[in-house]
Amino acid sequence: MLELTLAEAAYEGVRVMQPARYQIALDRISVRFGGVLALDDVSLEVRSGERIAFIGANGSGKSTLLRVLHGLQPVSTGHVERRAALTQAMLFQRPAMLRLSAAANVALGLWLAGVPRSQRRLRVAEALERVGLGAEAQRAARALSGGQQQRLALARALALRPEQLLLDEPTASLDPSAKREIEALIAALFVGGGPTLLFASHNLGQVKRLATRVVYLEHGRVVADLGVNEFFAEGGAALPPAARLFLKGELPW
Ligand SMILES: Nc1ncnc2c1ncn2[C@@H]1O[C@H](COP(=O)(O)OP(=O)(O)OP(=O)(O)O)[C@@H](O)[C@H]1O
Repeated sequence: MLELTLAEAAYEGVRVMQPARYQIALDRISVRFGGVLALDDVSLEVRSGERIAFIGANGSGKSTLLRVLHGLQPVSTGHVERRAALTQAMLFQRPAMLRLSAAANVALGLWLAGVPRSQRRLRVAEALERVGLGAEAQRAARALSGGQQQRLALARALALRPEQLLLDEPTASLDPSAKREIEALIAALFVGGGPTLLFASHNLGQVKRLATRVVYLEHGRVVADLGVNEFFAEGGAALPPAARLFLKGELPW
């Protein structure tokens, strides 16, 4: 095969494809709902393998930002660039299950994603096993407990084998033991690799345990975007004053 250095290729007039540096890049985006500016001039790059926590007070724009990143929410201004064929799956605070068995709910997600029938059964079984619901496959999804339904939602997401997993406060509505179960399942995804993770959370312990990078939002603006250790170092000494107060619990969540 003919190999050229970049300089040689440029000289020869050959277009050289560079590997994508990011999965998604937001360039100065804003989202407006009527009179509310939910996101205000946000620029952000999501790179492969990162685990980014979005934190901030209620209404600061975390869910809206996740929805923009997932492509569910159009932007009012600015530009969104997305790597071609990026596979994403999103989990919400309260999972929506259809009136079908647990297995059928997972299978439906695969069908919608265009996964061939021949692969669906195995993928469903694998995903349910992974979240500890193998024995519940034929039970009605809506009859499962809140924690089990959230595990089922995680199975539905994982069955898609996403490169990027988005979680919008996935443990917020669960009791403490179900919270721990879900978090442990999520943490287990990253042993030896795992998808890129983008998650909104009000639980700072969870953020420290799961994230590699933390983005702090205030009134729809990104006011801090740091590696997790730097973010929490010395009580948030590197942060703007409001973010420091937030860490101390002195701002409303
Ligand atoms: N569909 C919508 N229509 C109108 N306003 C909206 C809509 N979605 C969000 N907003 C508003 O946009 C702002 C940001 O909301 P968003 O849900 O993104 O914040 P959040 O940080 O996720 O909040 P929380 O922590 O309470 O989940 C809020 O003022 C909210 O009321």
